[in-house]
Amino acid sequence: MTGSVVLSQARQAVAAAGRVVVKVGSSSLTTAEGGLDRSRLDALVDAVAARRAAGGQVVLVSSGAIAAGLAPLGITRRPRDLATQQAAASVGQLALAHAYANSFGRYDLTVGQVLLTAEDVVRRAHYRNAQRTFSRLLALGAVPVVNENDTVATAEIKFGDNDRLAALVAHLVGADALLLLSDVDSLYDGDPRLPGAQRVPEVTGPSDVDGVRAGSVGASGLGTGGMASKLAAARLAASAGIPVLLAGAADATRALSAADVGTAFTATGTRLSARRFWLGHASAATGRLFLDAGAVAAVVTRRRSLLAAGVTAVEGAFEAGDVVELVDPDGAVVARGVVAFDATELPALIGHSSGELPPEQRREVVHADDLVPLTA
Ligand SMILES: Nc1ncnc2c1ncn2[C@@H]1O[C@H](COP(=O)(O)OP(=O)(O)O)[C@@H](O)[C@H]1O
Ligand SMILES: N[C@@H](CCC(=O)OP(=O)(O)O)C(=O)O
Repeated sequence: MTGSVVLSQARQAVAAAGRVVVKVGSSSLTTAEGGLDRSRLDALVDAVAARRAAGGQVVLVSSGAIAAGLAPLGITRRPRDLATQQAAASVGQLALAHAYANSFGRYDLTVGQVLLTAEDVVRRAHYRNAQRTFSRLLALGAVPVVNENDTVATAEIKFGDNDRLAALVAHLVGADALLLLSDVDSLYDGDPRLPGAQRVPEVTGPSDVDGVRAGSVGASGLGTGGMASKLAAARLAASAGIPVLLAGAADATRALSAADVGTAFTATGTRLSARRFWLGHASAATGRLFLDAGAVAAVVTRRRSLLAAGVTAVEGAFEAGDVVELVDPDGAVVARGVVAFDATELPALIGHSSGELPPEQRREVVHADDLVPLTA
């Protein structure tokens, strides 16, 4: 269970982080009437600038483009169709970038806008390119302000929500911590709009959120994914070795100073190499391999390669070198890896031990070096 030593470690990691990713949601930047709330944006920038003045590096992942574009276009409610959302984002992103440039300008800080689509992290070459851009922006002293490139992202290539984007960016830039800021001051064990919900101050492992009900629709109607997407993103980052603090945007300064605000997620996993993180969490899988119980134990617990003998079925139209999901007998995805055979070749091999296979096919189906168990 939660101990005070663990509590201080997770919060202090955020406070002491040399490089921190700060994500802020739409509901924390916009007014009820629509349009940007300059005073709340300035307050956030004050907190980030203070961290910069103390020698820290900050990458800001900011939502709000769609919300900020509604009022200028005379739209009164968040649109449901992609085309109108993209039109709103096109107008709103410009306003957002302008507002950040002005606000950081009060501190003589320069901002660099980085708009990403899922393609930019799914394709390995793009991932490395994005890494280089962030690294150079930070080295030059700029504050990268990141959002999804909503105007060109189609339904198929959308991250879906900026919480997940922030977790991916945190790993991509090698951040020491991730701060997720929202209109709610912490994670609660149930929807805080309902009576009796209790704050969850610490999450040290998956069992701490067993009973938590995190809704997928926020109170403001402006954001995407609600608390459910924040929880998933926090667990994703924590499982990849990055401590996370989820807090209210109004508490940004205190959240960056180890105060007892929000919900702190202890890093549960070891930090993966960029390649293994990409493989486990950012790549697009093109097929699925179904494993028997023995193969699951070998791959997940003993970290061995996957052999044809432990595969019971194959799904998808993949080629050797593609990323596939490995599925246990209960249907849960337990790992991802780079498959060494085409989908057309595998059905004849599965269930057979290596000795039964022709020499040219006696190789691992997924090599241990190309395989990432998903344990979070
Ligand atoms: N278990 C929970 N704990 C905290 N907030 C929750 C929970 N379940 C649902 N919510 C709602 O999630 C909202 C935050 O999600 P959202 O509006 O998408 O935020 P953002 O715009 O900051 O990304 C909160 O306002 C809260 O009403
Ligand atoms: N890219 C979108 C934000 C999507 C999103 O996840 O929003 P939020 O839940 O407010 O973080 C925008 O800028 O409007």
